[in-house]
Amino acid sequence: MKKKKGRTGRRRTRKRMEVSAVNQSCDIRYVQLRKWLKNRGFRESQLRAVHFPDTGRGLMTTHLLQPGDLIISLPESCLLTTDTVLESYLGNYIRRWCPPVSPMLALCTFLVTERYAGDRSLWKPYLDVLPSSYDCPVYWDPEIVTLLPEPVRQKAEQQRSIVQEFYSSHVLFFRSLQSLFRENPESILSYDAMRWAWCTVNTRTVYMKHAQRDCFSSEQDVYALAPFLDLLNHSPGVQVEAAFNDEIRRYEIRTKVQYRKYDQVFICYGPHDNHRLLLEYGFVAANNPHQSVYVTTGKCMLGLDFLPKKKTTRRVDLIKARDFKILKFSCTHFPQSLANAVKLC
Ligand SMILES: C[S@@+](CC[C@H](N)C(=O)[O-])C[C@H]1O[C@@H](n2cnc3c(N)ncnc32)[C@H](O)[C@@H]1O
Repeated sequence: MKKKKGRTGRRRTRKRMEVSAVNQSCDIRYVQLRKWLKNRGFRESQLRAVHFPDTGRGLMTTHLLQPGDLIISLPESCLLTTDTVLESYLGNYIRRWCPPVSPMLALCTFLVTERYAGDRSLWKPYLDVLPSSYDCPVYWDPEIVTLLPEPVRQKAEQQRSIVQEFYSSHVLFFRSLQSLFRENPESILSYDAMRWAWCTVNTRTVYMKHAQRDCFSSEQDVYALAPFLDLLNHSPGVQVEAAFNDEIRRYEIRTKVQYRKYDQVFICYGPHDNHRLLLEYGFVAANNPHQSVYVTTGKCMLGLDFLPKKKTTRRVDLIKARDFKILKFSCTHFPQSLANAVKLC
């Protein structure tokens, strides 16, 4: 039997983890980012960008944080939203375009054109620390996607089609931006560039609801890119309070759990199972309490055949009535009798 570690053992392990985490805050890109944030009203924070061995880049606290403490407070001027896009050189193009573009398209187009602007971009310090590619299935080789188990494979393929369609259905809008560039706009707003922007918005935005505007389609406008704050990684076990504070016009996050000095600080992206985390964010979480089991209806029906009829008739009727193709069970509530029966099928 594996021997349990004592307090000293645990402390040594923690020390080893700390040693292998690499502080990146002296890297010129983070120095520039902090300077840029400060110029936009962000006050010095106790968070530092660090590369952690288990989660990759994240934020570490240099102070003890108690439940209720503010983790970060980012002024509105640091947030990149559709307001930013409408106030930019893209604003008039968007207002004139018919049918109206979606908030997602506006943000993605802005990200790509700003990245193309390089040193001329007001958002350069932020763009410089964004990942150059992502681990979501839309970046994977199609052969790798085919290796995924059934329900998640279908969703991964759906994601690839969504991004493909997102790009190809807006080529005319990209062409309408010709007067902004010397080159052909399609070479700048290419499929690869839009895929990068789509993943940037999908994996990094915080929820911030904006009023519906006539220049945008009816899709909800709920995105805000939040520089530096978006370096916070996900842990399914933590709780935070996160929202845009309308009174002081800042996006604030408070922790509901304690962090010791030099701990990595986490937020929770939502009660997502590992399928969803893989599809939407390109990673899976260890010890995820929201983990689920997916069973095709056919297999589940076969499994139910092994169980006493009295117990299962209502469930079978429900499955048939709703025409479910795949059933999702939370791991903690997956009935053991059904698990055994499905194993037999
Ligand atoms: C909002 S960003 C967080 C910062 C990100 N790690 C970075 O370097 O920019 C979300 C992305 O971080 C990564 N991530 C977040 N939580 C993670 C975790 N617990 N383990 C591994 N990767 C994680 C995933 O790639 C995810 O798409």
